[in-house]
Amino acid sequence: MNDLATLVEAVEPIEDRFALMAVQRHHGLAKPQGSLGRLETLAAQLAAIARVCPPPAVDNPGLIIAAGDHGVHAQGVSPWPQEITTLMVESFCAGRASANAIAAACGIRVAVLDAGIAKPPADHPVIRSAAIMNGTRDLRIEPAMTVDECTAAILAGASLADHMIDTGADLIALGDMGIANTTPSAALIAAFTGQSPELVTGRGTGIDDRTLDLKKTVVADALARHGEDRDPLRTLASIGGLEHAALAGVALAAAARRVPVLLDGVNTVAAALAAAALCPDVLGHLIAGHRSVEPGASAGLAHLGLEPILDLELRLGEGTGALLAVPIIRSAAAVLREVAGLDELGT
Ligand SMILES: Cc1cc2ncn([C@H]3O[C@H](COP(=O)(O)O)[C@@H](O)[C@H]3O)c2cc1C
Ligand SMILES: O=C(O)c1cccnc1
Repeated sequence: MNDLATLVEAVEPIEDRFALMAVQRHHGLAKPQGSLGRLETLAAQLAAIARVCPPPAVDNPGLIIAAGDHGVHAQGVSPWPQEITTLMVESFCAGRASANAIAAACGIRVAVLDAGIAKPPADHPVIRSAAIMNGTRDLRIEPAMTVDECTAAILAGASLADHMIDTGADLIALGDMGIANTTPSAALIAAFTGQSPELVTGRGTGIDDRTLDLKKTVVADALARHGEDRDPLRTLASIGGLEHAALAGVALAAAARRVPVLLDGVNTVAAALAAAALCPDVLGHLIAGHRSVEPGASAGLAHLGLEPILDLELRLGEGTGALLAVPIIRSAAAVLREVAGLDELGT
C-alpha cells in the first residue's frame, strides 16, 4: 500500500451480522446464557472483524512498538533525557524491557519501528527504520511535521503491519516509545475529543506539579498555534508525533486486513483517535487493552466508545497493557470455537 488514500479506502466496516451469529452460538453453548460476560462481547467483535463465525483462533499475536523523538522535549515537559528513547529501543532489541518480559510470558512476538528517533539505534533484525526525520519539530512553536512527513510515517507503520500479517500475525497490539510523547498525545486527544488541555494532560512518566502546569500550558499553546483546523492529517502532522502517525498507519493496515487492533495506553489511544478521524471504519476493529492512569487515555477511550479490558493502574506504555489483555482475547475466541453445545452434553 503506497498511498494514504488507498490505505483508507481498503478499510471496510466490520459486519454486525457475524456478531449476531456469535451471540446466537453463545446461547447454544453448555453454560448459562451470558455467563461469560464481556468475553462473549469480545468474541462477537472478533467474529464481526473477521467476517466469520466462530472467529479464527488468535494463535499468532504480534506487538509493534513505534518509537520517536519530540522537539517539544526542549520545553522541559519530561524529566527524562531524550537519549532514553534510543536506549529503550536497544533494550527492546536485547529482549530486556518490560514489554519483552510480558510478551514472552504471553507468547507474543515483538517488532520495533524507528519512526524517527534523534539518535538512531544500531541496526538490529527486530528494528525497521522509517528513515523520515530524526524526531519532530517543537509543536509549541511550529508544526511538528509536514503533511508529507506525517504521511510517510503513517505508511511506514502500515507497511510494517502488513509485513507482520503476511508472516502470520492474527492480532496486532500497539506499543509506543518516545520520551516526551505524552505531550503530543494530550494535544491530539484535546483536538480530537474537544476536551480542554487542562483535563487531558497528565503526569506522563511522573512530573511534579510545576512541570504539570508547564505541560498544560505547552499543550494549550500548541492547540492555539494550530488553530481551528480539524482536518485529521493536518492536525496529526501539526501537533502529533512520528510514532503516533506510524501507529495510526498500523491500525489502518491491520483493519484493512480484517485483523483486530489492540490499544495500549495514552499514546496509542491518541494514535487511534487520529486513525478513526482519518477513517471512521477503523473503529469497529479496535479493542482497548487497558485503562491507563493518564487522564487523556480515559477521555480518548470514551470518545471512541471503547471499554478497556483491564485496569491494573499501569502508566508505562511500550504496549504492556495491550499485551496483558491478549490472553483474554485469545480465550474469547477459544470459547466460541471450542466449547460444546448444550445439545451435545452426554453425547
Ligand atoms: C526508562 C523508561 C522506559 C519507558 N517505557 C515507556 N516509557 C513511556 O514514557 C514516555 C512518555 O512519558 P513522558 O511524556 O513523561 O516523557 C514514553 O516513552 C512512554 O512510552 C518509558 C519512560 C522511561 C523513562
Ligand atoms: O498511558 C501510557 O501508556 C503512558 C503513561 C505515561 C507514560 N507513558 C505511557
